[in-house]
Amino acid sequence: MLDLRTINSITGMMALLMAFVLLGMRHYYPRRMPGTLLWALSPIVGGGSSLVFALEGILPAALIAMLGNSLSFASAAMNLFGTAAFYEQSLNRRRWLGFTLGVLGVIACFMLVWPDYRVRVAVFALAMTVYTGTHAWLHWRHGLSFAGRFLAVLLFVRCLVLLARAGSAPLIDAADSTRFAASLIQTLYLSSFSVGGMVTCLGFVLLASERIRAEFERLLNVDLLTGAASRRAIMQALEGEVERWRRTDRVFSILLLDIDYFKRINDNYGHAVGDQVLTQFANSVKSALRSIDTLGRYGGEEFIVLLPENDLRSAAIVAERVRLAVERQIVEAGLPACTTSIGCASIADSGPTLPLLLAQADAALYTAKREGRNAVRLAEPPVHAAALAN
Ligand SMILES: Nc1nc2c(ncn2[C@@H]2O[C@H](COP(=O)(O)OP(=O)(O)OP(=O)(O)O)[C@@H](O)[C@H]2O)c(=O)[nH]1
Repeated sequence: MLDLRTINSITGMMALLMAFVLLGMRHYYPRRMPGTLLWALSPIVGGGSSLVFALEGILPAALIAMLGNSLSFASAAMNLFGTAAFYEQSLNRRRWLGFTLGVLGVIACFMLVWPDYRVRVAVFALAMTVYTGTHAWLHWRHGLSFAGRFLAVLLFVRCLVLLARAGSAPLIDAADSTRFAASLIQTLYLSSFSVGGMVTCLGFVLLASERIRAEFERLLNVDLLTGAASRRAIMQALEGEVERWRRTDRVFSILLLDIDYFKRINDNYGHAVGDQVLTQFANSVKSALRSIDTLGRYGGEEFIVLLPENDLRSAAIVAERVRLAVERQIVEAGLPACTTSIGCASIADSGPTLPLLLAQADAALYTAKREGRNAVRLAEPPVHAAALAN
């Protein structure tokens, strides 16, 4: 079994190593990810507490107990508040400060007035359970990913070790025991700070990586200006629908939309206003759709709507609803009104591939434009699709 002083030193060194890793992570990850600075500073403060405890015999015992415990609580608080910030949750700072000062006051009493190590270690371990349990709960409640669940379970296990340490104090310790008096539970307890602390830091790195990945996916799949699906995402969704139609015969339709005379809006009001019109347009279209329909930005001022389980006839009804929603949209002050032309096509009529479907919708859109705009036109069955049917 490792000597407890060695475990204490290992805890301090691991903490500094993990602080280094977390600070490095912060350097390369986006700065606006909240909570990560507190996570990175926490092991430094925790390592400081290990250093203070290592000075037993050099500094007065009371000073070591108060300073070491204060730093341990500060480190736990940084982890907890870092996690709360990461999940954008607010914790009552005053309440936590009051709780911690109260606990430190009790520890001071059992250090200076009625010296008793058993009470001190039990009170410390119970208070740490409150910190660690709240921390575990935050991850369980808000971290729905693998890393969040992993941290919740890890912290819960640390709670069990802390509770075991608190419960064992009256049984295995004497009033004048010290932190480095060897016992199995004390070894487990001190190790939980080193190994547990290190694995917690790894969990933080995982959690931050998951968030970055989610952010990248969002950037790939969402058009940042309008909030519609990106071209990549809508094309993927369309490919998926074509596949599903081939396997299950479940029909779907698309609408191809183009804002009318959008160049004029840009030329007369400027590109920035043009951008706002695009956003307002996308919102109006979405307001006329069902939750299972998807609006995607095909490019520039051209959009696609995917209508699952709609044949051409019902797609035409939706298209007319969309056209009216755009025509009647409540225009924000200072923004010009706009209208849209829409071409509808259905996979059941167009032919078996996405390019054929898009070509059909495009042809219908072209007809709508040619025949005066602000109109809905349906696809005609193409010659080659008709030929395929023969
Ligand atoms: N503000 C803004 N303009 C864009 C964006 N993407 C494309 N455009 C502009 O959209 C305009 C499209 O114009 P055209 O293709 O000539 O079509 P139109 O003026 O809408 O005319 P019709 O489609 O025939 O009714 C061009 O001026 C593009 O510069 C964008 O993201 N923001």
